[in-house]
Amino acid sequence: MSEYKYLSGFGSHFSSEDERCPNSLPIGQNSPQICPYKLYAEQLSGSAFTAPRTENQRTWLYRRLPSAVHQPFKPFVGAKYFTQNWNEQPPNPNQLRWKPFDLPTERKKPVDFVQGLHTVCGAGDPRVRHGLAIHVYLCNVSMENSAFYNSDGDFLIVPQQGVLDITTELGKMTVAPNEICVIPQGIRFAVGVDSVSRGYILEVYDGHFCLPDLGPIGANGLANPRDFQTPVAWFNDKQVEDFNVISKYQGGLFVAKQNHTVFDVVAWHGNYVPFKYDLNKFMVINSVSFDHCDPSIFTVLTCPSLRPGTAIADFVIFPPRWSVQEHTFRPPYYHRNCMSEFMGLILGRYEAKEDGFAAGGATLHSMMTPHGPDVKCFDGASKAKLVPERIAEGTQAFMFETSLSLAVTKWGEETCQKLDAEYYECWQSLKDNFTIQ
Ligand SMILES: O=C(O)Cc1cc(O)ccc1O
Ligand SMILES: [Fe+2]
Repeated sequence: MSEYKYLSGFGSHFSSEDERCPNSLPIGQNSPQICPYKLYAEQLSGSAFTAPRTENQRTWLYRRLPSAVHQPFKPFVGAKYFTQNWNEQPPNPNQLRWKPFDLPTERKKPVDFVQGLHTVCGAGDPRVRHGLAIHVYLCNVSMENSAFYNSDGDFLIVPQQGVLDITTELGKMTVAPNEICVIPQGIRFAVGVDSVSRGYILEVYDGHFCLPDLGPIGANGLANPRDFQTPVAWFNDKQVEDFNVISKYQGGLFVAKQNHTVFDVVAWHGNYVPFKYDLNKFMVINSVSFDHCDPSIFTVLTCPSLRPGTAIADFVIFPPRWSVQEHTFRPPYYHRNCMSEFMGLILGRYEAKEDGFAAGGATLHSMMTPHGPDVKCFDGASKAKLVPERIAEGTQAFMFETSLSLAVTKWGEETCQKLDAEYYECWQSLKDNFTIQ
């Protein structure tokens, strides 16, 4: 796969021109009477026109044809398990664990990224711009002469297996396991794959992802802004006669035909952009004295709600790090949370679960559902010699933590056949060790 160029920074106001077309970006104004190279100017707004400056996001695209040039949308029937119906199943407050979701390994049955979208759980309604969905993608071929865009919200994509080669209207990026990317609402993209691929998607209907505040940490740390990478302008110069644009709109999928590609943007400028981030670059903060910090210290990106400090969803990782706390039970504590916790595993093993939670699988600990270390982890960590220790080496677990209460889909609970009915057993042999001297 090719090495692409990127622009670095988070939330920056970027400018980019395809290198084949110098001076294609208008200077000093957005809508010249005639644009350079006779391109069309098109604004893509990612926030209300009147949003405060700190939240205002838009990008100006200079393209060969406006996006409006397409045939009417018709229902798209290619993604059977992509849903926004949260009433398929009765509520299930149990601790849930999924074995790795099945990959479409049969070559004779090609499945591309859009066809391979499977919804696991979610809440809310894109019509009122409030809620989220968690999907997995399971695919084995590249999207051809088609592009997808989400009218309902942003996609945060977490590849677990297979490198994604993503073409967006703003340019190209590769996203490998242990990297993530965000494709904001409305931006068209096509996913290429080089092998059978699996990953997780957090879709948020409210607002956009931003970096968490750092408070007393200071001006640096966690995910540093300069490590975020945005594609440079690139357009497809090949003639395309037959192109499908697939839109997710109000929870449904629709397809429109057009006789030109959506990847015809020669130059663009703005701050409403797709980006990627390498999780290896995360600067980990933790306790160097005692006790286990709350996992919010590992927040890479957050989608804030209007309630201070309470996220619609946080994207949290559990990266390799030193563990040095004294007189402390070092693994995650037992707890019940007013937030819902969906976890996935990109590589390796998760520290709180010695067995059963495998890469490509998932867990869901719903609102107030008790959980924590399994027996093996508890016993080991209670006896461990508390020397400085590297933990989670070669591992990357992550969590989508949300203030919403998630419903599991029929695919998630039944059709995928990956729910591990024995999960609850991992706590059953914990002993009552209470002693009165
Ligand atoms: O449940 C989990 O494994 C996630 C988690 C990790 C941690 O370090 C503290 C709290 C928490 O919910
Ligand atoms: Fe938890």
